[in-house]
Amino acid sequence: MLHASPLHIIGGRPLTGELEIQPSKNAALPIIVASLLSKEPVTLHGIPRLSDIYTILEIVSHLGTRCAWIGPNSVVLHTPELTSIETPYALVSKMRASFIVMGALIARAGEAKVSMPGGCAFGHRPVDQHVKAFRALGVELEEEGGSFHARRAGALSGSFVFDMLTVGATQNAILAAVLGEDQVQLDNASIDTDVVDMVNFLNSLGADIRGAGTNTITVHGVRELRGGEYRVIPDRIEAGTFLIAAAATRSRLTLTNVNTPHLRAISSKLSEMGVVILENGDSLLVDATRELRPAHVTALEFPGFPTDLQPQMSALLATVPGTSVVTDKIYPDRLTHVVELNRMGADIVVSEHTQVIQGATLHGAPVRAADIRAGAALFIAALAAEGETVIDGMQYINRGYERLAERLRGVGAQAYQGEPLLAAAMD
Ligand SMILES: CC(=O)N[C@H]1[C@@H](OP(=O)(O)OP(=O)(O)OC[C@H]2O[C@@H](n3ccc(=O)[nH]c3=O)[C@H](O)[C@@H]2O)O[C@H](CO)[C@@H](O)[C@@H]1O
Ligand SMILES: C=C(OP(=O)(O)O)C(=O)O
Repeated sequence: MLHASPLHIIGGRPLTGELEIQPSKNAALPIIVASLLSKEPVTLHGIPRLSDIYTILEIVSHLGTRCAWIGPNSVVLHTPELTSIETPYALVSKMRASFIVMGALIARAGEAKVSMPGGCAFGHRPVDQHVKAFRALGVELEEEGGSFHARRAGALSGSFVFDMLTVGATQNAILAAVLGEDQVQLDNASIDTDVVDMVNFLNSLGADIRGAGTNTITVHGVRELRGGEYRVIPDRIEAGTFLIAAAATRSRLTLTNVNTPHLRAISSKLSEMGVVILENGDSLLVDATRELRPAHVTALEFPGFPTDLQPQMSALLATVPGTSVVTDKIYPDRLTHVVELNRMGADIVVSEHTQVIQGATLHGAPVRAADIRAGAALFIAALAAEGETVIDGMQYINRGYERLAERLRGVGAQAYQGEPLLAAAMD
């Protein structure tokens, strides 16, 4: 991944005004992949301009999709035919979400060669559930030299019960089963918003998928999908990140373009801590100007508290007087933020994957983001800290947060992304 210039933040001042939330990265990625199932043009609105999106567009282009941006957040994708059934490691390793091209290729071409997704900074991320689901539904799958070769003789059929709730494997199995004459039943399926949005998109093109948002999903195969137009949901992780940033800086801030029901786990945890959150249609006012209380947080599958907000929550709790406890049941080793937050004066001790956090006063420091959400935790801490923080590893943060410095400046923060000399010009 190419290095990006560091982010400089002079913290210690509240955020004010209004911030518009971008469309969801983690919903858009599988929807772009799902467009491979149609021979007709598909127009997608609500595609964020993020490096992960450019990576997935590169992957589908490699497979035969013609992609064109037709607006700031709109693309037309057209795959009249696949030109390859192979996705090389160089592309898959950039982003784990790309592994679901496997399901799309199995459906459209009957065959796929996809590299194993790489490890990542927060630990082992297995794909056994994807593999087991494919095999149970009739796909022949071999592993050869770090790559999977999948083939199906006919339409997928039968049923599979996942061992755990997995977003990626649920999406992969659904994609593989959409085209055909048979029926597939998936039990203990993920009810995550990103699964539901992908299913809504596929159904809008003529797929017949029932039960999304429940633990039993049935896919009735259809002969083909038509083209269409679809708008991706707002990003609940970006919204949650800025809600937490507002709380950490004890601000009053309005977020617009939010899907409030998707944010319940975060809003209710923040409310428990003393943050006032007022919902108004698709906007939300957060008022964190009163004294906050510490909390116990456990990251779980949707609708529980998301793992993608666990590091950010730790950053907030590091500023709240008293003892807080944070654990992550999805990725227990998602902890690369801890040592960096401690460099900024936080008091976080990790014992058997549990973070025990004593509230403290944070100060600016040079820090490094090792992954996307650890980076978000660092910019939240930097906004709350006294003095200047310089955050390196912006290439990870840029995966999930569009025009971050500019948007933070828009709500009153002192933030500048650039080399040190340029950043010195910050007011
Ligand atoms: C349930 C959950 O919160 N999923 C999050 C997870 O999705 P991601 O797609 O990475 O993970 P999954 O939802 O597929 O996995 C959930 C859990 O199941 C395990 N697992 C998964 C697949 C498999 O084949 N074998 C296996 O053991 C994973 O290690 C994890 O502990 O990280 C993404 C990026 O941070 C988030 O956007 C998702 O919301
Ligand atoms: C870790 C993330 O993405 P990925 O699963 O693609 O690594 C994320 O969005 O927080």
